[in-house]
Amino acid sequence: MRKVTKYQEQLSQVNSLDSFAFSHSDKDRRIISCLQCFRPQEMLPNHLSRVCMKDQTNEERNAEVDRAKKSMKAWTLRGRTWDYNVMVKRYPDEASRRALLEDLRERHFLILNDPMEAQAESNHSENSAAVKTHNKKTAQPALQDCQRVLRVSQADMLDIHGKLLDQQHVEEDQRTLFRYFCEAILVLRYFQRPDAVRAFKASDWLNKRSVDGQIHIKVQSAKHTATFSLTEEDSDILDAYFQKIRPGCLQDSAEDQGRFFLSKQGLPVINVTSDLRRLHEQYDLPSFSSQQVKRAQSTMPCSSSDEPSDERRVRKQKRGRGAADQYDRDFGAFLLKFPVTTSSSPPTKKKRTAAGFPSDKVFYNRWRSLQFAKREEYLSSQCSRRPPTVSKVSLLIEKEGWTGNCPRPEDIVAKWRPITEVQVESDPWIITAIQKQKWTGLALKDFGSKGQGVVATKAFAMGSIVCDYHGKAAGRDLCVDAETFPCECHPTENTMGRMINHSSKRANLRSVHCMMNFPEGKRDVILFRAKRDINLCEELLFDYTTSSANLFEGKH
Ligand SMILES: C[S@@+](CC[C@H](N)C(=O)[O-])C[C@H]1O[C@@H](n2cnc3c(N)ncnc32)[C@H](O)[C@@H]1O
Repeated sequence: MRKVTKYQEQLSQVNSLDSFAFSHSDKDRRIISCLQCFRPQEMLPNHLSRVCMKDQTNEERNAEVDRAKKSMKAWTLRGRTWDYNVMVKRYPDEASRRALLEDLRERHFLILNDPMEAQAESNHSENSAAVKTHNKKTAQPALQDCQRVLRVSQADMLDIHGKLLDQQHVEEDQRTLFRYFCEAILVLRYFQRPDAVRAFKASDWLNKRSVDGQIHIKVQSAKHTATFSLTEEDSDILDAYFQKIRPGCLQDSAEDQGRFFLSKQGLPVINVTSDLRRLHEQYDLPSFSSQQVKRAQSTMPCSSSDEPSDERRVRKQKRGRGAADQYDRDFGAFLLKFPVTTSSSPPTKKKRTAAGFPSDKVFYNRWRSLQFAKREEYLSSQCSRRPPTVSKVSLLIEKEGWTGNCPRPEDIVAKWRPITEVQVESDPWIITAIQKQKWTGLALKDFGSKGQGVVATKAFAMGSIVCDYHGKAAGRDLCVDAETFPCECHPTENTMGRMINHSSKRANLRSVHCMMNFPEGKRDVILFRAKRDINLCEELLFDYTTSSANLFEGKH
């Protein structure tokens, strides 16, 4: 039972008034709350005559409508404003008060003496006196103003983040909003230019390096080179987009160009500035140009793209203090603190409470169910084309050392389904993908000593066609000319299939020969097919030595 329950009734009344204040259509402007039943009504006179005052006279009802209108006006003028100092006196229990404050903020109430704002102000004021004078002259917003949207939307975004990690359904518009938020993080907190954010590629993300708790990213394209270092917290947010939202945008028919930020149609995001404006609009905040942000950054003596800003520190402090008392969205923060992996142990009560989370088992249980799902996914992915046996799954579990919180081998066996063979030779999408070399869900990653390799940026089901080994396939042995590189038909491209590394033990692809029906006639092609389910971020590998076709007429 949450501590805030006692306020919920109060808030629901407040909430009903909120719809009046924030509605923009003419129809909604007429909404007035009935003071008899405390419910908002589109047509109060009708409602009174039919429901709440059906036995009274017309005059009495008209007087009641006037009273309700006055009450609504008074509420609009004064009732939306809450004074934190008064709240402190009325609600001495800090946990409940903070939960109430969160709710009020979410519902766009105006909070006087808001401690969060005050703290941000005081942190900011140390070094901003000179800046303020300058800003007054030029109407240049302070950095804190430019970054406000990150703070205001944070609770919503943590909520979405938690749902994404929790495998819960997230509405399309919320997914898009989350993408805007990720773009905003890069522009507003790490001061990246919108065109650099647009040029940001999935492979840049895969090649990120973690050093001393900072995640270093290098964005490299023909026009842009940018480097920045994310905090782990921000990196987790972007990773949730990369792993949970982006794969759903990838479409075989759309040319994503390997970009990191994609529209829901799977196309590269064109205008990052517009996305930021939409995020600001969502929170009724004025937006700022990236030049204003840059200027605001340069006038902050202590700000740096590598360090959290003052505002960010406040945000962190706030989360640390209030986390134990907040709603479900804090599960997102819980997961950031205690990431779920197949091998990690659930946080003990001591650790949970030390980190400011509730001591009860609610988050603990949700954490365990997430781990259960991950373990189930892992076990299923380890099963080959043939149905697994109970003993094979038991061995896998034993090898991982899992003594509890994992599926029964019998359940993994029961869930296994054969993948039906796909008739690929006339598949128009595969034909186009070969011709244009536009395979989706693949990105290059640097693997150090073995050079570059190819990584899956979406999950591939067992049996699916991943890409082709591009080149001239000819002759009885189906040799592909591996020396002519780049190939004649794509002289400027580094075709993906040729970048796949070798593994005899961990191969997840097998090569298959197909006679593809191209418009100009049939042609031999070597395709790579997933040997098993391939997870997002997994390196694609095939066994160079047991390939069904001899790919090595020329040496690599
Ligand atoms: C088809 S290319 C793969 C792309 C290559 N890694 C690159 O960066 O261009 C094959 C070459 O990659 C390297 N390679 C592939 N698999 C490897 C492995 N498992 N270990 C080390 N090097 C590997 C070898 O140099 C091989 O000749």
